[in-house]
Amino acid sequence: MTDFSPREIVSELDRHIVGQKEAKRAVAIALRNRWRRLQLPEDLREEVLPKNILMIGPTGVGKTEISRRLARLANAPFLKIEATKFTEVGYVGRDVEQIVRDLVEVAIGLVREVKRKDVQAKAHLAAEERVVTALVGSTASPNTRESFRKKLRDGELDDKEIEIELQASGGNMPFEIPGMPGGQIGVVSIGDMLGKAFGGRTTTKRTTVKDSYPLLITEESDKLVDQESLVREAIDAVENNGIVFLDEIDKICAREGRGGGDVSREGVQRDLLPLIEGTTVATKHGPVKTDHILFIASGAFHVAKPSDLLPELQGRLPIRVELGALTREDFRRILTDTEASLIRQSVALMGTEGVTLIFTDDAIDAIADIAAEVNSTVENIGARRLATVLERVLDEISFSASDRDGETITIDGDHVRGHLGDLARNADLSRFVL
Ligand SMILES: Nc1ncnc2c1ncn2[C@@H]1O[C@H](COP(=O)(O)OP(=O)(O)OP(=O)(O)O)[C@@H](O)[C@H]1O
Repeated sequence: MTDFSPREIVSELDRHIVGQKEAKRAVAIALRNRWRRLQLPEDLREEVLPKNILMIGPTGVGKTEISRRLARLANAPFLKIEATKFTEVGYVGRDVEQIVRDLVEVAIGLVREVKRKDVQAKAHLAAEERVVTALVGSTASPNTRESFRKKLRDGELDDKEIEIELQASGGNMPFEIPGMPGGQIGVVSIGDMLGKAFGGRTTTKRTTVKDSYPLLITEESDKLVDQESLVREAIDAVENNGIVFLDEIDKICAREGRGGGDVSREGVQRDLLPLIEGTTVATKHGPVKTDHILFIASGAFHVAKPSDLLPELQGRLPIRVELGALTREDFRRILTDTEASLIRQSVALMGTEGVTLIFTDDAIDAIADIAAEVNSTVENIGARRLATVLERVLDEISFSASDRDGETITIDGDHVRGHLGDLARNADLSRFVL
């Protein structure tokens, strides 16, 4: 949970996302409201429900990106799911609850990362003990151990090969009981069962001292982390801080005068409703309340309108924001202004080969022009087009960079147009290539 003000949240988002002010504002307020809610006395806190958001806008304009960045900022468990997934053949009503179960798994991952860091120092020492044992055997005298430990700490043994015993992975693979779709309450982990009965399976791995550390530290920190409190914190994070991004919500609108498939679409809306209104979902880690999970629904709404959604669902998505299509100027800024822009990434990637890559302003203009042009002639896929265009521009350089250590390559407008101009003008061809 972050205590950033809405203004600070927006400026954090500005580092990665160009434009879309209204959407950034809305999510910033939603996030701040969660912080506000947690400051309240408990009885009132339970009453304050999240104001879920409906983002309306074409594909590739930043809807997911804004939500994902927001979640990262708040260290919130985040899950993106396509609403249409639930209209697929074989869909059985209760599957929507899987959203919450998956979110719990995401949260467990997040909390585990934090907890591992907390016990890092201790885990490192324990890992060192195991490496020393692997080097000198378990019967060596304390003096021998000590002298090896010293060498180890000085890095003298980094490349030495050792054999270490690790817990067998994959033991946690859950299987579901047939006839209980999605019912993870009935899920039993083979690993758990065997683990309890036989004290866990191990495998032997040959590796260098240096490479053994990350593996051993992970294992040792898991031993040090209290699993029960980990799960408790994860569920707490989901309940108070979780964010679910429901994409393609417009595709589950039922329109008048249609039958068949629409029935199932409306069914999905009905199934989703309790989740958004607040219910308790049973997971293998315990019950999870969904009342305070923030839902961000999103869709292009080219054909269906938000008013085609079930009235109850409309009521649960009270904040509406529209995201506009991106212009050529936006493309320019996405290429150059954002912190991890595609241009910066490419320059850095080529840097690893010893190649200095330079894009002139003119080149950036040309890439933005071509992306905008192809979007308008072929299909508007928003900022995603920049990735395909840039990939094409860099294709040759990417291939040969490993042999060009020490070179400086300047990409200018002519280079871009030379590589792409014809392609962009040929709509049929660009359909496949760009
Ligand atoms: N306004 C923007 N600023 C910076 N990057 C953007 C912007 N819009 C989109 N992008 C980039 O384009 C890609 C696709 O964007 P995103 O996933 O947010 O699309 P979307 O609007 O959620 O579309 P869809 O509904 O199809 O999922 C991402 O890699 C994202 O970084």
